[in-house]
Amino acid sequence: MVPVKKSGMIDRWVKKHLVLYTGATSHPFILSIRDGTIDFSSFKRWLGQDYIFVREFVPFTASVLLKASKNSDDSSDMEVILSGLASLSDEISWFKQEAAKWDVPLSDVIVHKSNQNYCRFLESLMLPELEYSVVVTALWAIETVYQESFSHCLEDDSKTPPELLEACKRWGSEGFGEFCRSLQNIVNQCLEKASEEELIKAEVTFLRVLELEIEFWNMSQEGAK
Ligand SMILES: Cc1ncc(CO)c(N)n1
Repeated sequence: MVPVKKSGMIDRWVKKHLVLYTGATSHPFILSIRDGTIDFSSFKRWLGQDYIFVREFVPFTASVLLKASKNSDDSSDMEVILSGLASLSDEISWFKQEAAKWDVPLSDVIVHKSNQNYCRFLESLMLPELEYSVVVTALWAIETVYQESFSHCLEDDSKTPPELLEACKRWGSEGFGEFCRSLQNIVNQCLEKASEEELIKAEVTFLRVLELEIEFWNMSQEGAK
């Protein structure tokens, strides 16, 4: 039997699932920001829902950090994930400020179905029995979808409305890109050592993140479902 080469697994998965990946990273909602045609009511809906999501994302990231500290031989893993966790504090403050600017009341946001599904998925990944390789793959995928998406809104020929530039820079900028690449290296190293069963679980998790991200953009663009 020819041994399966596992290095650079992420690149291979992205190529293999390019249609779904592109669906998540070049969604019509993002393209409407990029071409300046976005309806601000959609942006406001996204803002309120994403605030809820990010609050759930904090304990999820903390659970990945905990697994990194127990399972990884490389102490730099822990430092990368810790920096991601630390930046969520500033992110929550940013959401509050931005919501005040757009008159989005955060205290009584009704959590939409797609967001509920996504938050429930995050909760399921926090279970202690879920392997580090699987959950760090999810963390990478979640962050990378936002990085790739919002970076399109900063491209030279984009017509992103100036009011939305700050949001786009938060995830689309080079600094966040660097963080995502560090995560990608961690994931690739982890997957090199993973069992066949873990690899399958990680790939399924990656695909589930892409689907949930697409549903999240759909919800933002189309309203409550
Ligand atoms: C739905 C969603 N996916 C990813 C991110 C990136 O942190 C976010 N803030 N929200």
